[in-house]
Amino acid sequence: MLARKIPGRFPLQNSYDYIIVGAGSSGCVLANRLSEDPSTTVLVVESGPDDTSPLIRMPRGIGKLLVPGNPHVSAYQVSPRGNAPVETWLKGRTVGGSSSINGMVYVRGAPADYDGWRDLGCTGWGWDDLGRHFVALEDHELPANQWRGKGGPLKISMQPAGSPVCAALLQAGEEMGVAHVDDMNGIPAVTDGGMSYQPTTTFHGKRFSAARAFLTPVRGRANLHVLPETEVLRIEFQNRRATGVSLRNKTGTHSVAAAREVIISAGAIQSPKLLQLSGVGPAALLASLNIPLVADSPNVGRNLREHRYLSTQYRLRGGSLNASLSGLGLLRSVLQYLLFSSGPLTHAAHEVGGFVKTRPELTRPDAQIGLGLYSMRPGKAGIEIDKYPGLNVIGYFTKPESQGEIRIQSADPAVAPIIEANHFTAEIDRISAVSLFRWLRRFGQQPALKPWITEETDPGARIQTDEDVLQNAISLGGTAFHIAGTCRMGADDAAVLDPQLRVRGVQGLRVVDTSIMPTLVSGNTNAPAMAIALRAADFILNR
Ligand SMILES: Cc1cc2nc3c(=O)[nH]c(=O)nc-3n(C[C@H](O)[C@H](O)[C@H](O)COP(=O)(O)OP(=O)(O)OC[C@H]3O[C@@H](n4cnc5c(N)ncnc54)[C@H](O)[C@@H]3O)c2cc1C
Repeated sequence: MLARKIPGRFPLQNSYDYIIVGAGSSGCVLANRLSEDPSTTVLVVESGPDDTSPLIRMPRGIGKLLVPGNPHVSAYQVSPRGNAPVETWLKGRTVGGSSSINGMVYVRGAPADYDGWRDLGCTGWGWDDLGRHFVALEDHELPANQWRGKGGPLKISMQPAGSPVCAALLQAGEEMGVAHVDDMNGIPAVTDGGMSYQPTTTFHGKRFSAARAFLTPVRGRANLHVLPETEVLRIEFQNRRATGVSLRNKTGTHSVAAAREVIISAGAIQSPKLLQLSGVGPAALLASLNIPLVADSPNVGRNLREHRYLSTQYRLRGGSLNASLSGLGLLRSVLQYLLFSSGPLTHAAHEVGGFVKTRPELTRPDAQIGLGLYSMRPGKAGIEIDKYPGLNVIGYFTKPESQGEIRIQSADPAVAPIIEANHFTAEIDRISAVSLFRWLRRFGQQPALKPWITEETDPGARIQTDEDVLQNAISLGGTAFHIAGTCRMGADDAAVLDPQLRVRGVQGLRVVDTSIMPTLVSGNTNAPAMAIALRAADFILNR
């Protein structure tokens, strides 16, 4: 045992069977599964603080959390495309990772996404395998069926009906030929299109993070140690075998050994960064930074995929939440939340969502949309809620082909990596951006919304032609924070990971988080990150 106590409530051991780097969506699931056997010891190292902030529990607490400099988020400077101005991407940095600070939209992607991975050679990753894991993780408010679970660790609630604007939005969808369904995650909706009230990872008005679902219930296990406020600096190797990690916190720098495996679940920015810092990455890059090479793996950090949303905003005659989210109205909402765990502060990022086809020739939906009963604009104190009632309509094409890259620029773990997103560099993404924007605008013009919408406030008349959309594609929206693909798995030797998520070229090391995705799933990435970890646990435990 190491003599010094570190900020967990246990003495840090010299060695564990498994070390998990990152207590995010995937890391929490792994911690739960790998520590099921009391004779197996597991250490989870998390760079951020514990998830005790009441703002994490309060769904709309994200208004305060998602600010660069907040200790619960990491902020990265990203070049979105070419010489477009640099923008900030955020990731969760706390127990629960991004699931503790995200928009709580519960979406799983489409069976075809996972079948596509299987068809690329990733044996064991088709919908037959992943679908059952989604069902296993769910405790859904809606009735169970073949592809919807009850009794699992993750609570899923539906945004309640009742708002006349939401009813009009669903009707406007029908006017566009999109079915109003009970659940946008149902197989008919994800394969053919459909809109519903938003399924959310909330319960009784509170956020239900991966930590709350998977880690909190087992933190009392004697064989599981969770170590917040501690950064893994490097993976340690002997003869290309991962033997442990070097970590740093208030008490100093320590080496901890892993008797079986080190599992990197640090998220799609930090996982490739950590591999590169540890000597697994493009040989030339590592040589230029004097990092000793452990394995030449040119694709570590490449294949970065991200959903880029486009948005339109409207001024409404009424029925929005704007007045409840600022000034005196916000005070009332806070009281309602504190006294009854209800009201506007319990809503996820969108009240209504769905999958749509933005071009008539498509056989599958190509875009996800999210409709929020509020509107925002830049103000003196950053982004502010509009003073008048508003509506926010966003959409992203679900299968971006543009690929970005992450690479370290220093051997010092404290230095941020270079991130290039390369949005809209693939031709299909430009086509999709135009047809998606046209869809969003037509949606706002549907008869069902006429009684509510008085004008399109953003982007308004400045965007007319397809060329206008393409020229302004970056400023018409933003990042959806679904960063993925930077340590892709594959059957080919060029893939960073094999289909069991083992890092090629070394032993005793896996990556398990959204960075493993060969292609981005058709939707938000929190649920997929958890299902990926459930699948990974099968491989690790030979189940
Ligand atoms: C603002 C925002 C809104 C989002 N909204 C939604 C949404 O509504 N619905 C949805 O499904 N998805 C949403 N997402 C995306 C989704 O939450 C993430 O894709 C998912 O949680 C990622 O899971 P992960 O396990 O890959 O990584 P993360 O959950 O990001 O976890 C990685 C963890 O590793 C830790 N870590 C990193 N490096 C180290 C290190 N060196 N040492 C120790 N610890 C380290 C980090 O601090 C972090 O806690 C959102 C994301 C963000 C940021």
